[in-house]
Amino acid sequence: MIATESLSKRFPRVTALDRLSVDVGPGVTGLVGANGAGKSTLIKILLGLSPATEGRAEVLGLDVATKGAAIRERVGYMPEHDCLPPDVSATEFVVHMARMSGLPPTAARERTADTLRHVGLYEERYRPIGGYSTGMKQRVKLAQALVHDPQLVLLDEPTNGLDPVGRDEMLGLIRRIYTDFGISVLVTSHLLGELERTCDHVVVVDGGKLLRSSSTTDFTQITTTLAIEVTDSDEHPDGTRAVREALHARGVDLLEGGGGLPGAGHVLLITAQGEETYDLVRDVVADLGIGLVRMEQRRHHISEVFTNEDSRTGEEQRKEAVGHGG
Ligand SMILES: Nc1ncnc2c1ncn2[C@@H]1O[C@H](COP(=O)(O)OP(=O)(O)OP(=O)(O)O)[C@@H](O)[C@H]1O
Repeated sequence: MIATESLSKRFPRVTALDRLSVDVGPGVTGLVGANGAGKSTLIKILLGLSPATEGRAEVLGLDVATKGAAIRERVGYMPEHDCLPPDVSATEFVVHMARMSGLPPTAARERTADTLRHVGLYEERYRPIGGYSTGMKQRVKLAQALVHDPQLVLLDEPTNGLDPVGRDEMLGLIRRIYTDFGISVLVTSHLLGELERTCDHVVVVDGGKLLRSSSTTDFTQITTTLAIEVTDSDEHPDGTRAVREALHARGVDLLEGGGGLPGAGHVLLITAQGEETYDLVRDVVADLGIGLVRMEQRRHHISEVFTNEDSRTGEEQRKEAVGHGG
């Protein structure tokens, strides 16, 4: 879908992109980076709206330096900042954008109705945009990016300014752009955590450089660590301790602490050796006559990837993600 090769963009005082080489395939891809990492600059270059200083980039096999107009016909764009006219309705605006993209009047009206229904604005579609909430305005911006049935959409910080519920709804909509319509998505965010649930692939940029590009499952690989939580009983007033001793007696590798899990004091962490570890835990708990509240595999979260980065920027990224409640 997208390929860049040693792509650089230098402004007089700052290098926004620094020899970035990355490939993005079909599906939903997250582009993550702190504010100023170069995400918006990359999107503008990919749309052929801003020339690169060095290097090259292709979108859908088209060279951004010479085929900008053809790219914009096939690619939808949701800009980061508020850019909507307050006095017109969502329908008027989206029909206008569809006509600008070359759709005939009837098709433009039909596609507008379909797209506004998809983004959940069908009921409100005749009200002036000026009276919309931030979440509704973000949906109008998303609708206009989708209305001409592009092959790919570039979404710049679509969850900006949304509360947690609005953010979850927007992430759900983004996921469905690909699953329901087969339109691939490149979505930027400064929050690693929210892309973990939405994207198939994540590209991390920092200071205009590529930090990492890999599938989300690689980022969030299941570890062999099992978290176990049990109840207490009259016979075993400290059920956790009883299970710990019983597992230890059977040679199970017990790990320190609850690893920051909720109710960590009552959570046992063990290293699973395979299916038999699950059976062993089940039997031990049953023999003790106490209840098993949960037994689950711990996953790595994307933000944890950065705890292993020795670069300061990686650590900063992690704090950024955590600090924003990722
Ligand atoms: N037109 C411009 N002139 C000068 N500097 C610019 C220009 N556009 C962007 N920059 C600078 O390039 C760097 C990357 O900016 P960019 O907007 O691409 O970052 P971003 O990752 O999208 O962050 P944000 O989400 O805050 O927009 C920043 O230091 C920014 O100040």
